[in-house]
Amino acid sequence: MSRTETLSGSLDTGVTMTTLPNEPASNDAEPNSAGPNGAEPNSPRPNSAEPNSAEPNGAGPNDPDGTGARPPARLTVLAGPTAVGKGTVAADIRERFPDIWISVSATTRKPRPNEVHGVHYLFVSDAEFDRMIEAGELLEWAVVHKAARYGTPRQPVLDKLGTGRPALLEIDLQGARQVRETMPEAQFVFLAPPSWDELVRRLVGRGTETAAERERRLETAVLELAAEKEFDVTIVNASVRAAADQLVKLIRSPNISGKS
Ligand SMILES: Nc1nc2c(ncn2[C@@H]2O[C@H](COP(=O)(O)OP(=O)(O)O)[C@@H](O)[C@H]2O)c(=O)[nH]1
Ligand SMILES: Nc1ncnc2c1ncn2[C@@H]1O[C@H](COP(=O)(O)OP(=O)(O)O)[C@@H](O)[C@H]1O
Repeated sequence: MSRTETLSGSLDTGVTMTTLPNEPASNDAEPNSAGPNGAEPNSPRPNSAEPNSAEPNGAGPNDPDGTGARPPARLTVLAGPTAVGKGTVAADIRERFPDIWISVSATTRKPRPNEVHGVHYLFVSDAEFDRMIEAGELLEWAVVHKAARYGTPRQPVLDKLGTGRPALLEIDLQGARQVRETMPEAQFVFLAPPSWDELVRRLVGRGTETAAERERRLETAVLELAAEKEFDVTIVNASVRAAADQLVKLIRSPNISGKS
């Protein structure tokens, strides 16, 4: 991944450390001194020196035999801290841009009341997840929030890319790093919150975690925010629609960083 201009991580984005209301600090690391930032909400920040270069699609050979056959589409990986709005942005894309295929992950976590097997996740047992790993069926997998295992079924991704359909993975940082190892031609997009306080507000407002679980997720979020600079582009999720529009543009663009 070429990156000569570093935007010095999410902690330059105005992301400030705070604690949950009425709760003790979960982490005594102080990665951020919260200076003002120059980031404009709702405009993607390239974390790469040459975004949107006119290179052809790097996901595979670009019409090597001159037949005009469509090359495989590009894979886009979206990651970001807990509660930044990854799922919300992905859902907006699913609704408004049905041509973009969004991978359905396997997970050992229990379904929430509104979640449907095969739509939101493939809810599998520990034994089935073990089998999928053993069989090499997962492109990547990770234990997320020290709570459950999540993984991307490999074959559907390859199939979709092979038919020229752009594909999106919404996964955690550990998974994104694995995909970067195995599919470096993918583009990696970091979804950042407008501020740390807003991230905490979203996590609390979602109301799906206990206080202890929120605390644990925020500890992870500190580490995840520090990884922004590993990504090609950052989108600040100030507005769901604007963030989704920006992401779709990237997903459909043939290349953002001259990768091949
Ligand atoms: N590595 C990896 N992470 C995933 C995958 N699917 C979802 N995740 C991540 O797992 C985390 C927890 O997801 P979820 O249980 O739906 O909770 P929520 O996103 O916090 O509402 C999120 O950070 C997702 O990005 C996957 O296939 N692989
Ligand atoms: N741009 C936004 N502005 C305000 N609230 C948002 C925005 N994006 C997401 N949210 C809210 O933040 C909470 C967390 O979003 P979610 O998609 O569950 O995060 P993630 O999948 O990253 O964990 C949800 O309650 C969601 O409605």
